[in-house]
Amino acid sequence: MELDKMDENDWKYHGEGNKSLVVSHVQHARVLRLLKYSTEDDENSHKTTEQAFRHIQNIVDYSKNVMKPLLGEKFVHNGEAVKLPIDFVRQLSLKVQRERPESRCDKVMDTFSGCALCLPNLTQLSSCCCFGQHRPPLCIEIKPKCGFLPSSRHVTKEIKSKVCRFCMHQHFKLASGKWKRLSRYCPLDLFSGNKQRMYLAIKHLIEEPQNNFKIFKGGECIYSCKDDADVLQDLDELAQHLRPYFLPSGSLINGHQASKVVLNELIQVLMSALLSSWDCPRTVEPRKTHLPEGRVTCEASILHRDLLWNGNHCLPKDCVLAKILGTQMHDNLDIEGLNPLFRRVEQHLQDFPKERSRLQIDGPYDESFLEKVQNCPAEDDGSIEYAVGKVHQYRVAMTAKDCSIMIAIAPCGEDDGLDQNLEIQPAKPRFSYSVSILDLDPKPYDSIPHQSRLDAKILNYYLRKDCTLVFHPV
Ligand SMILES: O=P(O)(O)O[C@@H]1[C@@H](OP(=O)(O)O)[C@H](OP(=O)(O)O)[C@H](O)[C@H](OP(=O)(O)O)[C@H]1OP(=O)(O)O
Ligand SMILES: Nc1ncnc2c1ncn2[C@@H]1O[C@H](COP(=O)(O)OP(=O)(O)OP(=O)(O)O)[C@@H](O)[C@H]1O
Repeated sequence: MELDKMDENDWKYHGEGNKSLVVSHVQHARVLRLLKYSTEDDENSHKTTEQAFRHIQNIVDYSKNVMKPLLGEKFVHNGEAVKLPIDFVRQLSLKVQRERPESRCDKVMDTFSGCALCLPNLTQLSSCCCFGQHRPPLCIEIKPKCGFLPSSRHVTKEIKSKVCRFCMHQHFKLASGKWKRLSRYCPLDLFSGNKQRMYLAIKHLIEEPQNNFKIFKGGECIYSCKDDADVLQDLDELAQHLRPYFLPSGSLINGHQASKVVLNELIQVLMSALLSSWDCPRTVEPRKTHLPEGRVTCEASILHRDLLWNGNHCLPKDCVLAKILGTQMHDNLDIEGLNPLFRRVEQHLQDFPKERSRLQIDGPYDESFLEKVQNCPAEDDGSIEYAVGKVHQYRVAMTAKDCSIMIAIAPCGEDDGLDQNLEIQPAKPRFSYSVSILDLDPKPYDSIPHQSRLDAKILNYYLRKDCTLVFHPV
C-alpha cells in the first residue's frame, strides 16, 4: 500500500462497531480501521495526530504482546499503525457516510488525525485455504461474549452463578430498546464443547444475529442484523446464498427442506472450525480442557436439563474457544471482587501519581505488562502489585469477552465443485478453514467503574422483572 497515493475510490465501507469504522480495499485483502468519536463531544474529543497514532500503536502492541501470547500466534493479526493523507481520509468519510447504519451514526469517523490501523482483510481467505474458481470466499463472524459463570466468593447475588451475563443482559437490552427481540443464544452452550449444545447455540445465533453473528461472501456482508430490527431474518434467502457451498449442484431438494440441509451443513462446518485443535498434529488425539464443574450451564438457556447436565463438556485444548475462554477466565474475582482492588490502585495513584507509569496503568503494553498479568500473586498480600495485577487481568478478560472470531471457510479438493462423489467420501475433508480473532483492543482502566454500574443495572433489572419466569418458546 503506497500511503502517498491513496485514492478513496479504491476503498469501500466494510463495517463498524462502537469504537471504529472499517473500510476494505476493493482489490487487495486489506482493511483500514479508523477511530470514531462521539458527535456530542466532537469539539473536544478528537485527538491530535500524535495522540491518535499513539492510541493505535497501543492497540497494535496490546494485540501483539499481550493478547497474541494468551490466545495463540495463529489466531491473532496485530496489524500496523499508519498515517494517511488527510484529504484521502476526508473524502473517504464522505464516501462511506451513506452506507453507515443509522444506529451507528451517533459517532463520526475521525477525519482529523489521519491515523488508522491497517490489517489483513480476514473475510478473505488466508493462504491455508483453497478456493474454487467460481465460488467467492465465505466467512462467518461470531462475537461469542462471556462463556462462564462467575464462581468468585465476592459475588453477592446468587443469580449470577446460575444465569449467565449475556442472558441477563438480553432483558436489559430489550427494555432499553437496543434490540426488539430476545436472542435465544447462550454463550455457555457455545463454549460447552458439547456438540448438541453448540449446534443449538449457533442455530440461535443465525435466527437472531444481533451484533453476535455475520456472514460475508466474497468480502461482502450478506447476513447480519438489519437496522430495521422489526424485520425477521430471512433464512431461506440466506440458504440460497449458501446452497452452492453445501449442496451438490445436481441436488433436487428445494424450499424449506433445502434451507434446513444447507444451514445444518453450515453449522457442522462452524463447529469443526471452532473445535479444531490448531497446535496439535491432526493425527494425535487432541488434549482436552475440562470445564469447571458446576459452572457449565446457564439456567436461562432453553436447552433441556438432561442435555445440559449429561454428556461431554470439554473443549479441545488449543481450539479457538478454549483459548478465548481461558483468557476470559483471568477475571476470577468478578467485578464485585475487583472493585476494592481498583479503589486500592486509585488511592495509591492519588498518593503517588508518578507510580502510574511504573505500574503500566495506561501501557506500554509490552512483555513486562504481560508479566504483570501472568505472574500476579495468587493470594491478596495487601500489596499494590497484587491489586494492579488483578486490574490488568480483569482488563485482559474484558477484551476476550468482547472479541470476535472470524471463520473463513472454503470447499477443498482437486475439483472443489461440490459433486455427489464428495458425499460418499466421508474420510476426505470437504472444507478447509482459517480461524482468526479480531477486536483485541485494550479496555481502558477508567472503564472499570462503568463496568461496575452496568453490572448492577443488569442484575437489578433481571431480578426486578423476575425474568427467571420468562421462558423462551422452544
Ligand atoms: O459491556 P458489554 O458487554 O455490553 O459490551 C459492549 C458491547 O456491547 P454488546 O453487549 O456486545 O452488545 C459493545 O458492542 P456494540 O457497540 O453494542 O456493538 C462494544 O463492543 C463495547 O466495547 P467498547 O466499549 O466499544 O470497547 C462493549 O463494552 P465493554 O464492556 O467490552 O467495554
Ligand atoms: N481485519 C478485519 N478483516 C475483516 N473485517 C474486519 C476486520 N476488522 C474488523 N472487521 C469488521 O468490522 C467490524 C467492526 O470492527 P471492530 O469489531 O474491530 O470494531 P469496534 O468498534 O472495535 O467494535 P466494538 O463495538 O466491539 O467496540 C467487525 O465486526 C468486522 O465485521
